[in-house]
Amino acid sequence: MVPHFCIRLADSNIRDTEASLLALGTEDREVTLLEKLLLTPGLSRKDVTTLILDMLFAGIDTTSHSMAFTLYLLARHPEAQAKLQEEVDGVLRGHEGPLTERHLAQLTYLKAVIKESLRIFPLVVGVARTLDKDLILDDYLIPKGWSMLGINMLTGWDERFFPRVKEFVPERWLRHKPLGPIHPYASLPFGAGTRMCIGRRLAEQEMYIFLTRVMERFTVEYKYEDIEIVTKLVNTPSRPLRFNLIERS
Ligand code: HEM
Repeated sequence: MVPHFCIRLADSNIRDTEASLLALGTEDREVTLLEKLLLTPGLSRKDVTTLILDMLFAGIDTTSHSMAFTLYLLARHPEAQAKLQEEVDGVLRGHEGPLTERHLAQLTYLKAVIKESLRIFPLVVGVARTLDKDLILDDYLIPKGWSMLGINMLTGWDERFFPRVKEFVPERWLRHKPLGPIHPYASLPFGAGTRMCIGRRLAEQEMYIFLTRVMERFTVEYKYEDIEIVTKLVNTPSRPLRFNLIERS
């Protein structure tokens, strides 16, 4: 159940945004995400509140912990970090101003880095489903009505699906798949099917932009004990994120 104060918080933000929409209008300016939702025909106030609460509960720790794990892996693998910086420098070439779709489309190594990070440190335990019909799996009958959980860390950390499973190898995700083809269900950090993560594209964009900007300006170092994954509601880094950000010349 959603705590009452969260609903009140979302509600007061919506009211403020409605007031600013009335006062400022939308001409000659980019509208915010909340404004866009409020202006969408067919979405009720309740729908907008639900969307905002979904974002707060499902969209903050997931994305930020994913970036924490990714920075940690890059700090521990300077050769991968240097390769990523080279890609970012080549794509941005001193570009000032917001990143565009054109930039993001060219950042293939960056996307591979994020996929590999989500394979090693998946943020969500797995994909849970209740069976709507009997299922035979490896000669076992699993009856209709039973709940099943596909565990991300079991498949993502299985050498049969990922050669050199313990290593951080972003290259495995590149189009030509240098380590062999990857089973489409072996790593499902965002789930699958009709109930897959609704925020996937938003999360990916946030992560692409964040990581590009960090790599553009800094080299990330981490000099402390290994960080592991701790399973909570969402998986979490086991230690504080004591990164050094060294400004690039
Ligand atoms: C790295 C970031 C994220 C990861 C790894 C992630 C992962 C997941 C996973 C595994 C599921 C379950 C999918 C399934 O059962 O098939 C899920 C569901 C969901 N996610 Fe995300 N998520 C992320 C970011 C976000 C963001 C940014 C939002 C919102 C803005 C969001 C909103 C949701 C919602 C509302 C659901 C439930 C969907 C449903 O039940 O139909 N997530 N997410």
